[in-house]
Amino acid sequence: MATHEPTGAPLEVGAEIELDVTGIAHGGVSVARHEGRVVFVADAIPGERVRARVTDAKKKSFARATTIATVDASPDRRPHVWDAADLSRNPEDRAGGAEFGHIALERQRSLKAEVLTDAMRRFGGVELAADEGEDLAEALADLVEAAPGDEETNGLGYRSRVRLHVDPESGTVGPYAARSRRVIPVTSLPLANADIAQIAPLGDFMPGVATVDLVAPSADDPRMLLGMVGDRTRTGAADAVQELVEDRGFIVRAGGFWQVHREAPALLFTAVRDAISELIEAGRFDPAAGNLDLYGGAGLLAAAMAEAAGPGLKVTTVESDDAATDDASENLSELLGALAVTARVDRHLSELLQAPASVRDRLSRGTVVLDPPRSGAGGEITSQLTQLAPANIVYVACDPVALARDTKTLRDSGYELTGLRAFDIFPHTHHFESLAVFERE
Ligand SMILES: C[S@@+](CC[C@H](N)C(=O)[O-])C[C@H]1O[C@@H](n2cnc3c(N)ncnc32)[C@H](O)[C@@H]1O
Repeated sequence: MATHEPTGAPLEVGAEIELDVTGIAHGGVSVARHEGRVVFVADAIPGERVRARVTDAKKKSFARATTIATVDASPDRRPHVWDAADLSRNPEDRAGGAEFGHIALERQRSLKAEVLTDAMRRFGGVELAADEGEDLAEALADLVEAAPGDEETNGLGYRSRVRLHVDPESGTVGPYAARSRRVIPVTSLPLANADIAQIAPLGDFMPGVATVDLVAPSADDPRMLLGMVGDRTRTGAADAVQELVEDRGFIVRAGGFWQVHREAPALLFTAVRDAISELIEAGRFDPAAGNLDLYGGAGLLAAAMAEAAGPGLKVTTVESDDAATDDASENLSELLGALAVTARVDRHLSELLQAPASVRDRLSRGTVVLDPPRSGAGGEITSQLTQLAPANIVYVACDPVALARDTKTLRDSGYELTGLRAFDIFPHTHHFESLAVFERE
């Protein structure tokens, strides 16, 4: 459209410009316009006027910039929770991983709600509306739920997993900088929990090491997994550690997947359990059907299904990591109808699509819980799922745009989106988790 065509001279990397920040984009950056050109600007807040330095101007239609000072600050601006990521530092020296740390916690959640609503509108064809008599702005403000305890701690000290990197030249340890792979030496990790803060080798010199994973299980000793340069394995990654979700124990490999927020396993367990309970109440859940927990990890969400459906539940967890499958078998051992399979989800689903009619019939009466990695399930898996046509799909998603795209495919194939919740389990970052329930019409 003519009004969106850049009218000014091309921007140059390093140029300093003033921007009126108008919105939030997916990925933790805000949106502004400069002489008709879209500028994605980091470390700003919608509503602010900021001075920003251009960091990328390769594309004709948009540029990228980073805030260097506020001209008109938002009332929601706060001193950054991490000195190492503060505006007072050069943009390239700011630590990464806390890109919303300068924003009041409540506003962080409303920005995440905007990202989800916008993604659902643009890619999913879903207009999120308020319930009757409810104000839409208020409904959206509540859409992304805070994790228990985060209001009291200002969303700090929650991470039970942290990855640090080692600078190959100097051997110093730290997080990567925001938007680059430069290691930034830091003196604190405010998002990490106390156990991690205690063992973090900040200020140490670790030549020969590439990555340092700090793991603080809820019911086990904290530990450090070292990935050496040129070696893909990490010391201690295969050790089993104990996690406690409410009063239920799980074993997980120290280097395997586990939700990083101390409350996230319980929050997602409860959310999936409650979603299944609602399907049971609506007479839509068949415990004896071909139920699946795709991208099952150590079996957390299959256990949540069982908590709602009872010990008679039949469920297969599908997970590509062998060790996680072993853990899932162990964690689900009391559930006689549970089977943990090591497979890539696409391959497993394509085998199921070849199965005899009786098996397909059981699958079509089943419920699929899926919790893919950040890239989302994607077109192929979603299309396989629509061919299997389970009665219900409970989709746990860490990428709202991937969820929205898959929502479109599912809705086009006869599924109705009947529930949507979101959880702020990554405070001070732009990430959050959503849970969407789809029912076959
Ligand atoms: C977001 S985690 C979810 C794990 C589990 N549902 C939980 O809540 O703890 C995604 C899991 O998918 C696994 N994974 C990644 N790609 C996969 C694939 N193509 N097929 C099967 N599993 C995959 C990862 O190993 C990881 O355990």
